[in-house]
Amino acid sequence: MKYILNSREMKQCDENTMRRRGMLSAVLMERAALATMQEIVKRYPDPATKVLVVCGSGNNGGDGVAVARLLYLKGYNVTIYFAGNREKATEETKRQMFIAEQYGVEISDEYPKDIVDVIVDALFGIGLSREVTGKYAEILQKMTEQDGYKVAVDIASGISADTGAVMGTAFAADLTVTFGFIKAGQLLYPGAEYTGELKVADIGIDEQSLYEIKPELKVLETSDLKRLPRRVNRSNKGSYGKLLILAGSKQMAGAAVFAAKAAYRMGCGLVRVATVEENRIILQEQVPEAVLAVYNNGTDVVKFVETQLHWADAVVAGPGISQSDLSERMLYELLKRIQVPCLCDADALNLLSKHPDWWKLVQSPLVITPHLGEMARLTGRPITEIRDRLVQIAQEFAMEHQITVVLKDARTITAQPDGQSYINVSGNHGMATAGAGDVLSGVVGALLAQKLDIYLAAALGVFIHGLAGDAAAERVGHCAMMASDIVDGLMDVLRKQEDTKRQ
Ligand SMILES: NC(=O)C1=CN([C@@H]2O[C@H](COP(=O)(O)OP(=O)(O)OC[C@H]3O[C@@H](n4cnc5c(N)ncnc54)[C@H](O)[C@@H]3O)[C@@H](O)[C@H]2O)[C@@H](O)CC1
Ligand SMILES: [K+]
Repeated sequence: MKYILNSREMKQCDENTMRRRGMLSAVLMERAALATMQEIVKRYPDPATKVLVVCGSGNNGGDGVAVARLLYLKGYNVTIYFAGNREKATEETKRQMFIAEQYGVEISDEYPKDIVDVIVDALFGIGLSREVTGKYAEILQKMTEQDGYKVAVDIASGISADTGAVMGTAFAADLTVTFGFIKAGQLLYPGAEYTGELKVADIGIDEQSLYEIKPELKVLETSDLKRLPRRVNRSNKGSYGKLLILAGSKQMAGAAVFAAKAAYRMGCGLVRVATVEENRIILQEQVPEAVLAVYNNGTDVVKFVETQLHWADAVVAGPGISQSDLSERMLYELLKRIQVPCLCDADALNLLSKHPDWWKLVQSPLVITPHLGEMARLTGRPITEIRDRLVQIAQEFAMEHQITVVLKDARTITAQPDGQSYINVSGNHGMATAGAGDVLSGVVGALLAQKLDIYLAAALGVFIHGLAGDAAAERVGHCAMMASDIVDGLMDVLRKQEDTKRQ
């Protein structure tokens, strides 16, 4: 697990490193510049390389001036364009400009006309505080349109470090060298697209510099797979949890099939599918490993729900259940009685958005897995707003309802009720296909049934689901990928993890 910082947290971390750990600002800046220079030299080892460094008045500009000096001392053909206001420059930046001039580097106040090989963007860093307009917008435009390899210092100028939003105009980098921690805006879209390749340089700011800061965002890594439920030799199917899946309707058997298959692939000991009578044959054919509990309009819903809940260690409710009267009754009676962890997806969420009072019914830990459209219905906010404020909206909803919210998008956010969230970086656009969400329900459901901590079950489930999609992409490519390939991808991911553990 790694922390991802927003600008406020990062500034506090810089402060802590200087004030509380005694590190000097100039040393941090020198290390930041050194790391950036080294990344450039790695890619462009020939000192005949022409480099333009565009600097602003803030400390990001100071980093840029220092990068230029270090390249100059290696014999590179460097020009600094100082786009900021010299008088208003920070003390550190003024000092860097003085040093650069003493070393013989020229600083120009005009945008140079020459063609260059590398353009270094040190206009704004994490101190960007408003929309970029006028002269600065023109400069960013020019830098982006100009030919040459594009390197951003700390963060692409114009990208919000907090949300990844383009603040008017932004620099589109091929490479970003960031310092200490990844910033949220480098993982969230559209910022991720402007970041290019991302290198995190160690400049002496690390987790110890956090002190009492509890970052709001975290990201899981492959090393976190070791947190999966342990399997032991002396065990039986009862040891790995019993998952009840309320899924499928007359026209939609597939949702139940994918969720059940994914749950079994994720190691669940026993899966029982509660579905409509009409799905009996297809489920028995497609997932013979699953136990079936079928219902119809004549079923005593209360008795049915009580029997199933008595058996289950965890429940997945919603994939493909439709919004029929029968599904509505089934969900209502289930939410009223449930005492084990529960995941609600798809039509269960659509029903919940019709009955906001139902939240109060649920006494057990709840995970919801809405996509943007479902989240729009749940919150009554437009999809565009949800997309722009992905983390905040997921967090607000999780805190308000004291539940875990998995808000599905290209970067899925798993928000915990305590205000912390995971941002997921696995997966690919091939997974934008029917049934992928049902697979996710099954994966997370299986982890809940295996008694993994609820937040971890949700975040790790999302991460593994993405990895399974990446494995599927290797096998079948992006365009041809179907939900069943993601289920198969789970085999690759878990098998690889078992091999790693054995080594
Ligand atoms: N000790 C430190 O604090 C360190 C800071 N470092 C660098 O310092 C950067 C942060 O520096 P600063 O906080 O000085 O901020 P920035 O250099 O990111 O820029 C802030 C300056 O730009 C102005 N500004 C903000 N948005 C604007 C807009 N839309 N249009 C026009 N002007 C705008 C602000 O008024 C301010 O003068 C980091 O990104 C990093 O590159 C690194 O050197 C590492 C150590
Ligand atoms: K920058």
